[in-house]
Amino acid sequence: MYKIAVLPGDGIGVEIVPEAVKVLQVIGEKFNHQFEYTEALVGGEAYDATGHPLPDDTLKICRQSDAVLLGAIGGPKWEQLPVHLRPEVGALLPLRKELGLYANLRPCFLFPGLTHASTLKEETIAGVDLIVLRELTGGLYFGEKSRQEVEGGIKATDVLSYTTFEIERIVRYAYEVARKRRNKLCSVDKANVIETSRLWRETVMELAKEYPDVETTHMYVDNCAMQLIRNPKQFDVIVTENMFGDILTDEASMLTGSIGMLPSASIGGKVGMYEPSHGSAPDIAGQNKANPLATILSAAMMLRYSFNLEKEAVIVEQAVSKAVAEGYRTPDIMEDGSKPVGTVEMGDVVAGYISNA
Ligand SMILES: NC(=O)c1ccc[n+]([C@@H]2O[C@H](COP(=O)([O-])OP(=O)(O)OC[C@H]3O[C@@H](n4cnc5c(N)ncnc54)[C@H](O)[C@@H]3O)[C@@H](O)[C@H]2O)c1
Ligand SMILES: CC(C)[C@H](C(=O)O)[C@@H](O)C(=O)O
Ligand SMILES: [Mg+2]
Repeated sequence: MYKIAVLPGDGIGVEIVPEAVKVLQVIGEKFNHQFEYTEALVGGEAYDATGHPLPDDTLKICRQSDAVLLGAIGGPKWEQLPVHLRPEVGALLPLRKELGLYANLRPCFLFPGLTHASTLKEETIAGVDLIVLRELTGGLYFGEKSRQEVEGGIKATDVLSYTTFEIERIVRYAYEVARKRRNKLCSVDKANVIETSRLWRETVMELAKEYPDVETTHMYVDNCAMQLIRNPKQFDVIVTENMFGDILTDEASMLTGSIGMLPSASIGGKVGMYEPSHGSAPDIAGQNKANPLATILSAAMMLRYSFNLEKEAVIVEQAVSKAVAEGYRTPDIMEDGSKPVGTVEMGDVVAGYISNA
């Protein structure tokens, strides 16, 4: 039996998560796996119901599960709350920290049928297959924050720090991932300016000696932002710190056609967490317009990384590939001549392919 904590969250979270659960259910029935789902509140909806975006009960349910499936959290309704009660800072970051999820895997793969859904040129993106390893529990997002009154206004401070231990564990993980792929690792930093990045680069240079079979390169983050658009196929594995990884993966999602196609796995602790890379998309929430494929692909990552069910993970990915190849499109990846579908219908199509596989 596999215990899954299901945390839909806010906005489109409540629309996309049921589609991923639908897919897991079909996998369970087909392969005779018992998936037990326990739903819990998180984010703005949890704040509204309990006064805190990460209730103790939710954390307990996550800790007692084998894996967590999360939708998205946050939205305009909760933006004005004190920082510790805001869904992002009060729930998502602590959840990642509490579960020890230091490695965030964001695979950026262009399904062949989506070459024209992107705003980028076909020749630039056809065949894109890279993965970003984002450090997830350190850096600026977890540093001390403060404000003080100064002459003429207010001074705000965010502390950015990294230890060699934090850098080494994510970089080692990235090397292991590179060894299973095309043996190329690009470490992204801002070592020309930032002290934590200097430590990052020194640490990577030391570790590189242990992985002579992997080609190690270093790139400044500003250049990387440009290279991802200029020539994304030069990349295999990118490893970087928390904030750079956050920004670069939203950018990289456009290589896949839409942010609605970019899944993620957060691992490192006993319980892995799986969530799309995008947010709660308040602009399209409640309209059956959200693309559920990033969440469905995140569920496939759960099968692979938390449950070691590789064959089942591949079947989910193949069903997504088929849905795309057959022309099913939510609005974000719409093209002329395609078959328009909503969130629920896309989930039905993928689940249908799995049951008939
Ligand atoms: N992991 C998370 O829970 C997470 C991640 C990012 C942002 N957020 C939060 O989400 C809220 C909205 O943030 P934002 O607008 O900057 O980013 P967003 O990712 O929610 O949306 C950005 C744009 O992408 C579109 N989009 C996102 N997901 C989509 C999908 N599955 N299908 C189709 N279109 C999709 C949206 O409609 C919007 O136009 C904020 O409160 C933010 O803090 C949460
Ligand atoms: C909502 C926010 C805290 C989060 C992050 O920065 O990690 C999001 O942008 C993401 O990419 O998962
Ligand atoms: Mg982000």
